[in-house]
Amino acid sequence: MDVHITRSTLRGTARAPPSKSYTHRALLAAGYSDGATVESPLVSADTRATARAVTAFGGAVEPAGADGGAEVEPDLTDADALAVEGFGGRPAVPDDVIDCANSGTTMRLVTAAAALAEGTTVLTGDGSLRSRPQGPLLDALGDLGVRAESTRSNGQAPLVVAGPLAGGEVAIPGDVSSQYVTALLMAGAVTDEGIEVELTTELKSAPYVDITLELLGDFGVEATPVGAGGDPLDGAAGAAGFSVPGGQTYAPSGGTYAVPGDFSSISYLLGAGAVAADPGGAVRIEGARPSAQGDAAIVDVVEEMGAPVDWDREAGEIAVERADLAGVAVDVGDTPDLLPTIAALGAVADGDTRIENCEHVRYKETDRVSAMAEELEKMGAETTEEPDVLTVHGSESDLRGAAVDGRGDHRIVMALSVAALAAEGTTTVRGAEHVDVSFPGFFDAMADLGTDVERDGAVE
Ligand SMILES: O=C(O)C1=C[C@@H](OP(=O)(O)O)[C@@H](O)[C@H](O)C1
Ligand SMILES: C=C(OP(=O)(O)O)C(=O)O
Repeated sequence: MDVHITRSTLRGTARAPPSKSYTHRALLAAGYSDGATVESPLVSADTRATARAVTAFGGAVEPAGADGGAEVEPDLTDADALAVEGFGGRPAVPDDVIDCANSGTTMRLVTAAAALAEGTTVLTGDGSLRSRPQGPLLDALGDLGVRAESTRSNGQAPLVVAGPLAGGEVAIPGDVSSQYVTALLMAGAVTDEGIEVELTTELKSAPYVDITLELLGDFGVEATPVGAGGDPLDGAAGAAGFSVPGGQTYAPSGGTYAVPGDFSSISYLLGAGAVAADPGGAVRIEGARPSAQGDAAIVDVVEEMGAPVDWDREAGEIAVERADLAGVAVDVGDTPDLLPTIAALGAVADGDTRIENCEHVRYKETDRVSAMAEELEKMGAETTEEPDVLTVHGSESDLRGAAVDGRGDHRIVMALSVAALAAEGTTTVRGAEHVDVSFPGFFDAMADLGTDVERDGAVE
């Protein structure tokens, strides 16, 4: 699908969708349990992939209050809550290949879950996912005595995993994906021996492991970050490793778990307000309660660029006003998913925006560093790309509408749509249907705020 966005003035209120990261973990944690209800879940292409995996392991996921009929894949669309029948920490050997579609989180978390099964699981995904790195997780599981292989012997899916996993000590790099650590901690809790993870490099994307630790705590599961001397730490930042005792049981208090709003998704709404809010008003975003999400840092970034932002944390509401933005330097080591948004804002801002520590952002649905540099250049922006720094030269940029490619990547589509709000004329964003991965209602929310957006019906 193509969307055509013309420079617009926005006002009104948008609601943040529920968090993708928390929903994946909650569905799988509920799968590891004897059953739980996940309230206000994100139902999107990626979280459906995790729901399918829970089902493949012998659990079931359906809208809460449904009759528990025999549908193989119940329609979860618009469900306010999902009832998950768990597999009690003992995944069955799936009847078929698990299709993780476009979702890295699903593939990593489900690979470690598959290692618990007494038999063989095969995992695959779309072309993008089959090009992303899985090698460090496969090696770690191999070191723990599990058969974990890439069918092409290149560290990429399709993957073959044959358990069972008993636990033990393992070393893994932390600079490719934090999802490997999350995967080992979630599965480690139900092994016999538990797992001690030693990091062989600094941990990137550390707040995502904090999300995992927070959610595990809410499901009654203990896991601890440890410092270089083996001392327990409060959070994942600066950890030398992690420890999760085995033999634990997943069970959320009261049998339910509620998913908070998604700050990566909020970044586009906040960015849209900062570049296009009506000068006499503001754009308001609901569903923005604080949680462990590192991507809440977007509030500070937008403020530092000069847009007035008022975040009422208790009400979970953010108001943002338009301003003439100025370039900033931002380290995205902890917040890789903010790179596309910050690059788009940098193209609108005056001066240079330097996005540092971004090499791991190249291992996502696409190489987002190159993708943003190249697509923003089509709109007239000047950029400089280094291996781990992207600089957007705002003052040299004269943003104008152009035909740009979303690269089959939801975040590239949404970030380019934000830049389009401030570009002269009309911008066509190709492959816009990919927003379904994390923010299915994105273009409805943008239209409700006053964006001049036309959608072509055809799906590419
Ligand atoms: O665990 C998670 O929910 C995620 C972790 C991050 O990936 P990496 O740890 O691979 O950087 C992030 O980019 C991704 O969108 C979601
Ligand atoms: C990288 C992302 O997700 P995943 O790793 O789950 O594909 C993302 O949502 O930006």
